[in-house]
Amino acid sequence: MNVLAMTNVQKKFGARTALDGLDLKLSSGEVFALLGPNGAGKTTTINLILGFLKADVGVVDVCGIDAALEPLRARQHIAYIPEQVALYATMSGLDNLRYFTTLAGLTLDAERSSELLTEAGLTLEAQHRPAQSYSKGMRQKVGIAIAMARSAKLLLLDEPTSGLDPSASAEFSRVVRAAADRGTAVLMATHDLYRIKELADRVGVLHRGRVAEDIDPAALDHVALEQIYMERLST
Ligand SMILES: Nc1ncnc2c1ncn2[C@@H]1O[C@H](COP(=O)(O)OP(=O)(O)OP(=O)(O)O)[C@@H](O)[C@H]1O
Repeated sequence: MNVLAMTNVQKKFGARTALDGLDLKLSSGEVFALLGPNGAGKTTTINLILGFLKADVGVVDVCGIDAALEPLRARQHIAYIPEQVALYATMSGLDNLRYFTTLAGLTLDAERSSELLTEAGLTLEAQHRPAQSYSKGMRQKVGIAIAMARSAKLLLLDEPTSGLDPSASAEFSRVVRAAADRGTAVLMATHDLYRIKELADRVGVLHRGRVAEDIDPAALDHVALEQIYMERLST
């Protein structure tokens, strides 16, 4: 079964058409990169999956649940990592993880919490520090640990590597790949062609409200990938 199935999705804002017949299917363990320039509809796509927006036409299905009709049930399967993961500033990473997982109805002991954060790449020292001292990459690690604790089937990432230095970005790729290897489906909205090449199993270029290309990045180098992207932008 598809973890995510978007079928003929149309979404307008007034006279502006953001999505125009978008089809997107994602299975367990797959990393899909959604590429598109500013205003292409990436955030709209994510908001539809989360059920924050409803499509004018078409269906958004998450693990067999209609995200527009049952957004709360659909969201139980989803972990969303926004560009800036919001954490309680004065609480440590460890306490943030335990707090957010408690909200999700889970009970994690200190040992398991620390293990999850370590798997997400946060050092033991950092786990005990207040989150206000964290970089963007460290916040994301806590977000990913929360997603793993909840056994989310679908991970949504919005511009995950923008503003990360190359080593944080590589570390992030490693953690996302590990999540995918455990069966999580990953949808990543991004401009980062370099990371895509390393991390994504499939790349879609969002153009005129649809996924215009579905590319296997392994078959292309960065230059060819960039070329396809630029060609799409100019048509
Ligand atoms: N709430 C809204 N009201 C009106 N127009 C909107 C709204 N949300 C999005 N749009 C329009 O829909 C289109 C798609 O926007 P969206 O934010 O999904 O693009 P994006 O690919 O995420 O862009 P960016 O890379 O800048 O974040 C744009 O033309 C945008 O102006």
